[in-house]
Amino acid sequence: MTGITYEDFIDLDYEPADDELVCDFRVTPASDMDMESAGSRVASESSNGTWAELQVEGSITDLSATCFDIQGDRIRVAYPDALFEHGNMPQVLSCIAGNILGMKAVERIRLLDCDWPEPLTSSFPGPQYGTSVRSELLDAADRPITATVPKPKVGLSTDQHVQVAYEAWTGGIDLLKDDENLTDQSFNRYEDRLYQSLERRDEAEEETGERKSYLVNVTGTGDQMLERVQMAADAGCEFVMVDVVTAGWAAVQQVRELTEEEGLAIHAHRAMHAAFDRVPDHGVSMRALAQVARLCGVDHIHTGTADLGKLENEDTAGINEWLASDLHGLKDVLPMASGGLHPGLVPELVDRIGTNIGIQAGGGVHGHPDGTHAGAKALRQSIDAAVAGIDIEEYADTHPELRTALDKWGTETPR
Ligand SMILES: O=C(O)[C@@](O)(COP(=O)(O)O)[C@H](O)[C@H](O)COP(=O)(O)O
Ligand SMILES: [Mg+2]
Repeated sequence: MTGITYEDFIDLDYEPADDELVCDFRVTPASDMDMESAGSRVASESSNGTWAELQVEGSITDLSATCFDIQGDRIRVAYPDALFEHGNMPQVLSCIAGNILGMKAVERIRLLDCDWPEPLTSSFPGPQYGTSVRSELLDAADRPITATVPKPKVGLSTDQHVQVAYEAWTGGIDLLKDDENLTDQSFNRYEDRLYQSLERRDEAEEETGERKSYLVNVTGTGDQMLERVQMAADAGCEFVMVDVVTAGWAAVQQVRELTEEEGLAIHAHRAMHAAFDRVPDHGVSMRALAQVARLCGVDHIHTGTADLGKLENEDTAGINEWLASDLHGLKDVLPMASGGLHPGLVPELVDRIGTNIGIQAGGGVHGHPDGTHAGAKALRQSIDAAVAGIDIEEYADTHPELRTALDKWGTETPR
């Protein structure tokens, strides 16, 4: 038997093994603690230690994490592969983002980043499509895909929702998108909305010659979500949307299994992410949440507007770069820029984060002075100008819908 204490979870000469998960944390120790004491407690409480000295069988320490690096307010912790149940994201998060976020030993702690090893990573499916949705499911291989949420976010009847969708699709939008809080309320039932929207979608495809689809929100209880995914597949839809943070990663993993069978792509909305990532020195970073989402298999995820829109963003460009990076063969993820976007912001947005993205505009389409159809055309025109490298003002001279949008919103960030 061996006695283990917090001090056994820190070794600044330790070299992590290739199959270990390495996590970076920003730590503000409690006033009576130094970084080493805090680091040892983080490694201990996020693996298999606790506050009291324990007498254990030697092999149990094989599951113990090690704080192996301290730089300023950053610590790095290595987790043995055997600590984790492969393929079980809630279990992984219960380790690396569990009780440690509430320990008195630290005043603040934030999970910043993870270095995912091959064995653990390969136990997750990753995305089915990733950015290849642009050419496999849509006709947007050489430009950002466009999406729009009918606004007001909820309250439209199914008829109104479907009419707005048709006007947006025929105006050049690729994807209709439900809002994060629209599911199966009495004023706009899921099943009616799904089938009637897809009927108009077919008409819009006929009319435009472009493939169109629908990010239908399947968020609900576990069983409801599977039923709604199955209904979306049966109705001929190519995508589903999930509020991944509020639904939870277990639900995302279940949905991913069914979408694999049905060949559907998953759009991840991140509503509630700010509860985890907004306070810069505490919580879980959006970068870490995006990493979890990629492993669990979403094809798109909202990552912000590089500070151009109405919502706070954390490092959109850095997160997008990671989503496009090689990760032991897992597919990439398409970043979705959304939140206060309108045509006037598109040139700067594309400058900052490129064209391998999705652009969602709700107010920026339906708030157009001439209505949804003109708003959709204006958004598409702004993207065509940005992709062609033509100055947007010059392009607006020959595109009246864009002209009207610029006259209304200019290049301002809404507040
Ligand atoms: O409800 C909204 O605010 C939106 O539909 C945008 O509407 P607008 O286009 O009308 O602004 C999206 O949910 C946010 O963009 C989500 O934030 P994020 O993308 O940062 O996760
Ligand atoms: Mg929304």
